[in-house]
Amino acid sequence: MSHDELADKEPSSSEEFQLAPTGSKFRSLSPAPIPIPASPGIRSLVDSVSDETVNVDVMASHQSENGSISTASSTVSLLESEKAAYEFLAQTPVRSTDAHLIEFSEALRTVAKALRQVAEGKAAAQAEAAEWKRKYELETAQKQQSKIRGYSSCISNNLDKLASQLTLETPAPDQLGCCGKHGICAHQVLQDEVPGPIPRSNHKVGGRKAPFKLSWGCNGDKNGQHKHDFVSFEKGDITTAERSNKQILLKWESPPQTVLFITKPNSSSVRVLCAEMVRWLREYKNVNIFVDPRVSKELLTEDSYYNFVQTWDNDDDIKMLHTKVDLIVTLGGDGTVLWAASLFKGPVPPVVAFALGSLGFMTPFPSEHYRELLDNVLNGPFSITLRNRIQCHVIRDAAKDEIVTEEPFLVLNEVTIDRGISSYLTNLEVYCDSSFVTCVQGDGLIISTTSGSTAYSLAAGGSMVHPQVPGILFTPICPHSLSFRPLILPEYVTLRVQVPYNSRGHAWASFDGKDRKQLSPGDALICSISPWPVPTACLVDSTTDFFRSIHEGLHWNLRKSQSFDGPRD
Ligand SMILES: NC(=O)c1ccc[n+]([C@@H]2O[C@H](COP(=O)([O-])OP(=O)(O)OC[C@H]3O[C@@H](n4cnc5c(N)ncnc54)[C@H](O)[C@@H]3O)[C@@H](O)[C@H]2O)c1
Ligand SMILES: Nc1ncnc2c1ncn2[C@@H]1O[C@H](COP(=O)(O)OP(=O)(O)OP(=O)(O)O)[C@@H](O)[C@H]1O
Repeated sequence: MSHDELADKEPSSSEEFQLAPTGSKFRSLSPAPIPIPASPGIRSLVDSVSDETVNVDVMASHQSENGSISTASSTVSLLESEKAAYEFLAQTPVRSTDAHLIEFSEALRTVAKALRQVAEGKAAAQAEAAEWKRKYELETAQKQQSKIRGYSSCISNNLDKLASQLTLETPAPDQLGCCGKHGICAHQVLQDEVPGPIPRSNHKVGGRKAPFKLSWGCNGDKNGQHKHDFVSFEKGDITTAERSNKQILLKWESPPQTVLFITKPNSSSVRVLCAEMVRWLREYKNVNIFVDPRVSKELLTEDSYYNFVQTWDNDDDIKMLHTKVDLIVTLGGDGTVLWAASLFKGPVPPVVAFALGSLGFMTPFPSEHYRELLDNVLNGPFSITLRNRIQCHVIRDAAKDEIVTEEPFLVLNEVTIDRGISSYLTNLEVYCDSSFVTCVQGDGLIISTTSGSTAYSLAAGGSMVHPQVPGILFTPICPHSLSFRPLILPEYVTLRVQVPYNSRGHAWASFDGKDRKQLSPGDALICSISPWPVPTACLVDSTTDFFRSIHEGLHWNLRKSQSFDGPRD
């Protein structure tokens, strides 16, 4: 709306009009509308005021797209307009006592005052809205977690009752020298089972999940026990009491009974090996086998012998898988491990990953020796890497008043927020807990686990980090800035990535390279470390496997050695 149009606009019959932001977003937070007297005399005088003196265009800038109050540039022009209005008043001598002129100058002062209040009110309203939104998101995330905890404690009470009955047959953990103080037992994981009807396929599986215990070896001492207090502060002096980089061992307390197979699709070598391994496990180890519906069909097409193999019918069955499966075997590459992890939105059973892909960073087990290797794992103990996952909540601006948000995604590698098909720079605001981190202007941002540090984050210039390091990687993708270096943050922080209201386009989030979700201006993504890591079995141990992967998989720092002959010191 130009100032001419504005001046042409007739005031209401009440002889007053109101100046207030017309956008809906911050309407309730904006300063109260200010009445401005209006009369026909004002109209003629406004016509005579030049563009430089009163920039009435600024009023139009309040009505940006979506009805929201817009950008900082409008704030600047608002202030300029106010200044111009005062300058105009100072320069223009009152030549007559014309009541209209006085009325006009009063109106102009009111306009100037109103413009300033709108500018100030807008900034305050935006800050307040952002703060409320952040609080709301944190509260929703906490509610979600306490809901899960609520389930667990309800089940744990029942399990406690059950456990007290079982003590007649089973020695108490302390008698066993079991985890108690020293580690984490499988039954702690079992307590998180979600209550509900027993799925149809349940009747086929006999017995209960095999309990196991975890222990932390120290400096190669595999019998060493993990102490929970890493930091001591005796006599007021803070010392590091324990080193946290312990190799974790998993020891079965009774033999595992059920194995789940997850396999790469469309590969005949994988199909053949899967059938062979399932037969061997059944005949020589007498374990129950679970496979996904596609593999079940493939096995039954091959031979009706495989009709002992169990599968699932729906998502509810998948949710209960962790209560039945002792061990997951994956046949494929890293993508298959990611796929297997994505089936488990809660606790994940240990994963034994056989390498049938091209790179196989997270698949240390050579398939040729599967008998011997599976034998070792089924007997235990074996080393595991506890790979942290990041849980990601998408918070829609449109749904910010709703308590129930979309289901969170759990990523083993990373969540990527990028510009998708948009040709504009991505514009993302990032907050870490309550601190503003930065604005990402570039192709996007990768928020990665340490396991994912060797995947997309590495390609975007991030560091490689040992998977057992507790941290979150913050890696920009093609930032349009010379000084934007990647960061590694502690694992306890919560990150919020916000698409600003004034962003030119949408952003896209993808989770371990899948499930792309569009993020509109105002939408946010909240990321924090999930309480459900993925335990992957090591071929040797976590560190040896990591170095083998970066040497063999990525040819890290491969260079011909310098020859012995030549100049010397
Ligand atoms: N420019 C890039 O490097 C790029 C681009 C997109 C996605 N990715 C990665 O691909 C992953 C999805 O994998 P996929 O197999 O489903 O897709 P895919 O089939 O496209 O394979 C991606 C490649 O990344 C490797 N990879 C996956 N996870 C890894 C890890 N933790 N460490 C080292 N290498 C790893 C895989 O072995 C594979 O070679 C995403 O999580 C992302 O990290 C990388
Ligand atoms: N059980 C499964 N069901 C559906 N898709 C799967 C399954 N397992 C793996 N995939 C998908 O198949 C693709 C290829 O799998 P994977 O990465 O394991 O094999 P690869 O590409 O041959 O190996 P590498 O990743 O080592 O190069 C991945 O995108 C993965 O998400």
